[in-house]
Amino acid sequence: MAFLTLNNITFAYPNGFTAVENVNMSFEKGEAVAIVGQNGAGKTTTVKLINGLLKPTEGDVVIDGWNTKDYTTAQISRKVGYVFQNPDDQIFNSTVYKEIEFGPKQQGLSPEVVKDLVLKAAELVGVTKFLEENPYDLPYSLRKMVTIAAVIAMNTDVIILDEPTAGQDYPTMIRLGEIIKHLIQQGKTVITITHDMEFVVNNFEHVIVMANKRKIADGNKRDIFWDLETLEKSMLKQPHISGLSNSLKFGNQVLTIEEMVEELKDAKKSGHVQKDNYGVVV
Ligand SMILES: Nc1ncnc2c1ncn2[C@@H]1O[C@H](COP(=O)(O)OP(=O)(O)OP(=O)(O)O)[C@@H](O)[C@H]1O
Repeated sequence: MAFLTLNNITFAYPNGFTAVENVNMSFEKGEAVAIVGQNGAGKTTTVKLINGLLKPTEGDVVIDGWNTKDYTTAQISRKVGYVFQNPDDQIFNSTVYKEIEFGPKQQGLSPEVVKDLVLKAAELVGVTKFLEENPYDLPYSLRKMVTIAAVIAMNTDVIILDEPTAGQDYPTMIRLGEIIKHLIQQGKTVITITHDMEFVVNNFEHVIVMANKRKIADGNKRDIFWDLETLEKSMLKQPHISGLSNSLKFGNQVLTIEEMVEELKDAKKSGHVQKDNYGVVV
């Protein structure tokens, strides 16, 4: 049995709106999983069901043997950490240090252990030099990193990142990739909602696609990003390089620049690609 399972989950908000319908998902320990899909597909609702902020109307969420229906949100937060989509919904302390310290302190750990968790999490996300600053004096992208550190410091088995890439520059995207890799190496399960398909290609193998309240695909990134019918249904675009390869009608399912270069070399060798006088592929 997987470490975390969603068994036929349906969820309706108190106003009666059903946001998630008959969803099944499973996540292993130590894997990174990307959840993609259009706005309103039900992604955030699904991850809030995983961390116990919401409880399913039908079906069960089971984490390491715990059915979320039998535990409080506070108890589940020891197993699942959730980084909010908007950092301003999460931050409430007057310094970065206090913000990161809050979670582990609540867990009743010794001051030395708490300090160690805070400093390590701050170092990992790159906010060490801002520890005494007020988080609200920092730009959005750093506030987001502070919220990620605050969740990492809680040392939960599962970490959920809700759109960590939104509003981030290229170096921060690279850092986010390194953070995810580090967490996976520590055996954490990292579930990430993102609209950035390049970020998915660079950092994940397992991809889940949601559309219109349901899961419509679940598998390896190469299969997902070359399943054009599923992409169309979910109104998602292929990663740029895959789209280019598709337009050029290359046979292999390209996902990366390196693979594209190989395809171009092969095509040139076989005479399928020629260059004009300006060196442009024609
Ligand atoms: N508190 C709420 N009460 C009623 N409906 C809600 C509530 N929160 C979200 N919804 C609705 O549920 C649906 C799914 O929302 P959800 O935030 O889960 O989608 P999403 O895939 O995460 O979208 P996004 O990428 O925009 O975050 C949307 O139609 C949304 O308007």
